[in-house]
Amino acid sequence: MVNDSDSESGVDPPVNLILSLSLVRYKLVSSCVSEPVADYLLLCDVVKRKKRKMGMYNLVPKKKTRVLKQPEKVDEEEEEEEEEEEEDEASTTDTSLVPDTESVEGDPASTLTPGPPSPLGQEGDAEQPRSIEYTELALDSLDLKAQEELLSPQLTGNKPSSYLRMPLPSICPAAVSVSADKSLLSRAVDADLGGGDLAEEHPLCCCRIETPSSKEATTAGEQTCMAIESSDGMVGDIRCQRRVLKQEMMRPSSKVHLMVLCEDHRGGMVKHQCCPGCGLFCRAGSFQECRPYGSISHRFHHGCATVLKGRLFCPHCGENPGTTHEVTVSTATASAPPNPHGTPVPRAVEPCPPLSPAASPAAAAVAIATTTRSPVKLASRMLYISAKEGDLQKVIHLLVDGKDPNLPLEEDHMRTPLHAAAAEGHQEVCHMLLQARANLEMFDDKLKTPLMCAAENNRVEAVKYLLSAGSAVCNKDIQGSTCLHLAAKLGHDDVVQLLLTKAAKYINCQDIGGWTPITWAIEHKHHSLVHLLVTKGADVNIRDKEENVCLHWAALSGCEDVAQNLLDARSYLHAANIHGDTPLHIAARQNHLECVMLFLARGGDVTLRNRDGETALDCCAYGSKVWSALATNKKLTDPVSPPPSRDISRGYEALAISCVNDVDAEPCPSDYKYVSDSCVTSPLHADTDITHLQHCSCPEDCGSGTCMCGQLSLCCWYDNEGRLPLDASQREPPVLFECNQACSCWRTCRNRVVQNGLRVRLQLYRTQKMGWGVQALQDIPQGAFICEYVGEIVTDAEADKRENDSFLFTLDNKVGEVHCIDARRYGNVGRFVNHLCDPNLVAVRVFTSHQDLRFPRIAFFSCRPIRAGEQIGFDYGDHYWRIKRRFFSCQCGSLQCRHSSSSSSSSSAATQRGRGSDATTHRLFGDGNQMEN
Ligand SMILES: C[S@@+](CC[C@H](N)C(=O)[O-])C[C@H]1O[C@@H](n2cnc3c(N)ncnc32)[C@H](O)[C@@H]1O
Repeated sequence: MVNDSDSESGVDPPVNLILSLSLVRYKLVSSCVSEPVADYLLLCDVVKRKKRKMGMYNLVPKKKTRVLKQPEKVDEEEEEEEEEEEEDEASTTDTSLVPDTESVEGDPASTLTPGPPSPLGQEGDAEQPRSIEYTELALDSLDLKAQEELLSPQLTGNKPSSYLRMPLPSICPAAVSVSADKSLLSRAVDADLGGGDLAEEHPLCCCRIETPSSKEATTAGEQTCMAIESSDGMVGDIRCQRRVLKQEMMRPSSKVHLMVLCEDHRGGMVKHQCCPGCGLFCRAGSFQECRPYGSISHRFHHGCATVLKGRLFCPHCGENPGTTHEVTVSTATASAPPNPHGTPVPRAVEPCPPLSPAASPAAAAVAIATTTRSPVKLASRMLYISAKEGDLQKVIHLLVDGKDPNLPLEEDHMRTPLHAAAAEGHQEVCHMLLQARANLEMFDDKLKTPLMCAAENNRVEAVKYLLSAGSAVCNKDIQGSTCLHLAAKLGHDDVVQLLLTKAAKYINCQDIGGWTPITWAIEHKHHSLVHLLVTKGADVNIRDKEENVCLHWAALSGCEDVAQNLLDARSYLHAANIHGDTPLHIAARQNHLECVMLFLARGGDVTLRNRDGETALDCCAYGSKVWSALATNKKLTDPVSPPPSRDISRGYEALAISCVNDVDAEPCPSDYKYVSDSCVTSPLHADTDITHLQHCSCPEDCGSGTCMCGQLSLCCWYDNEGRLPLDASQREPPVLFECNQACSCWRTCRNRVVQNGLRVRLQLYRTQKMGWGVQALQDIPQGAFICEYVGEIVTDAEADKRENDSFLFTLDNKVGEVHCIDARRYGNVGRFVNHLCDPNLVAVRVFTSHQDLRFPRIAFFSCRPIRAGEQIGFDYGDHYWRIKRRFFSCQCGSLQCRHSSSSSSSSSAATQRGRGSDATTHRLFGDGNQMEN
């Protein structure tokens, strides 16, 4: 971490940066860190320099050597050392490095500030004194003679020591060259055009950057200039090959190797004559030129320009198209010498294709920059973009240039470069930014910290680094999410694991929804993460703002594995949220069969009702698999539901009548009393006088064919099989009089059918659309007695008072006071027989033990053969439907249905039909022969 006292002491950030970074370098140099990273970190040996104006520089003979341990001696010995080293440098390429301390000389803050732990090493070897050389100065700061010398192609006498170098190994892709010399700096600044303007210059290219000389890199064969010039806008094939005086290497573009250059091309580099896109010098033919400051020229190839929305931007400075134009320089005036050997040199690079606007970070930077055109903003944005891109070199360059590492980028949610680097996982860049006093706890416009950005983007190493640097794990973003929430939500197991090492106590931290990290992991089905959080102690019964526990969320996501895990961790199976929903309700509503099955297997209560009074069964789609599972469970576990094969008649019928429901969870009806004979609840005074009965005088069997009584109205209504011989042409079934106690016949006589009771197998079953119904369990021939309509016999007046009219059957026979059978409270299986527009039953009035015509028994006979499994039903009559159709329509499903919602008229169809029409029912039972409304 950067020492806060530094700022109080007035030391500029870059100084501390340099010092802290030096530590890193030393550590890295002596450790086994990978070379590229070490190379990057070696860049840290930079010192503060003043703002400069682009294009006003040239390399100046200068050399400094500093020893950290003896800063007080530096001034005294400086001149002497310079002299000596200038002498020596021609014969030595020693690149042993010592951080320059002059810039912090005498400053209390110049003590080495331990930075945050480096992602690649914690401590530097600060005790190791090493030499360091580097410089870069404005041309204006030179005396004319020096400038002349420097820019002259014939500058053969220029000493190698006249170049001060960055302490970088030759393998470094580029180097940052900055002045460490305060006096020279001040001279440069004095000679410059003024602080205000100059402070705005921020090169994007590396034209002025040189590496130190390296024995390894500069072999004997590379003592000639490696510059390649483009010719007439195309890639050149002529390598300069002039003699190289200086071993320092330069690299105009990341697409070419570091190269040693002759003095002419070194000067060209500094003057931005080399294209940053392809690394070729633009000296002849046509190329693009940018003149941001009038006198300064930036050259590049058209194809190497940064292109944004079809407009070219200078790759040297990112200036807008206004200053970019095509220039043509004739070959004759070009300064590149011909290849002395005349042999083509293999091309080092291919010409750069135009950059894709979206793909290029530089383009992105320029895009942002062009929105405001403020160079200051451009530079700050460059820092942001460079950090985002992980361009450590550029980041250092900009930091050293004094760019504020904490400046948020408006266009990207007010994020700082540290946010950007963390989000992309560039921990080296993070480290550099922290060295430059980037604030670890900066918030973007969503209140996200860099650590959150790293966590969210699964940047394990960056998270590790930021944590070790002291980043707080308790911060919450605008949603109240901690970094644990963010990582858990996205299923970043490793990041979560890492965060838990530092933030175990925040494992149950709730965000604005009351959700904990595990809630998010559950919702997004991160099974392994849920497991991890459970084992790390996440509370699975913590309630969110809607009182949900974890299991509710597992039910919502439908992840059985997660739910199982939570149940094992004792998450409440019967927890109800503010809506009264249990996890089972939610799983049912979401149609998550596996979760429903799991919850049922673990004892989920299917009878629990939510605030709307719904059970889980009510929450799912009728007939779905989830529904079946719940219904079955309900049947099996409901203690009050009757066994499926129970005889609803309780043994009162000769044959048991079972009840089944394969449709829904409705239990067998129990809201009535099964009676096998009609009953009364108030006296009716039926005429039961035995002496009033018609009777037969048959000696034995009325049906034997030997009936002698001659009273045909009483005898022989049934055939030998006991069936009613219904003639299809017979439109009016007779009123039947069965033999009775007053008859002379035996109890077994053939004229006794209805009074013998149920003889066919029937079953009460749940229909799809008509509630309960009755189906045949056997094939039934035509004319067979099926069942009677039994109930409570009430007066018509009493019937009118009854609220529920669904079970009223009128006995209107035009012989006095009208009565009804109300099977609502007392009834037999007949009360469940539904209306069919294409009926298979016909209702017949029958007298048995009495012959009071006001009170006929209503007996259903099959009017056609009935197959086993077929629903039995009779025609309720058009009168019934005229009333009831206002409330519901017929659901019989018959092709001949007359009372469905789609059928227009019931009466017209009815009159065309014999059976089931009003006319027919009237003939059967008179005006009241229909279910009453
Ligand atoms: C005597 S009950 C029949 C048994 C009744 N389905 C039950 O569940 O109790 C008469 C009632 O059954 C229903 N129903 C009978 N036949 C129907 C049909 N064809 N279409 C629609 N509903 C019918 C109506 O609700 C009617 O009020």
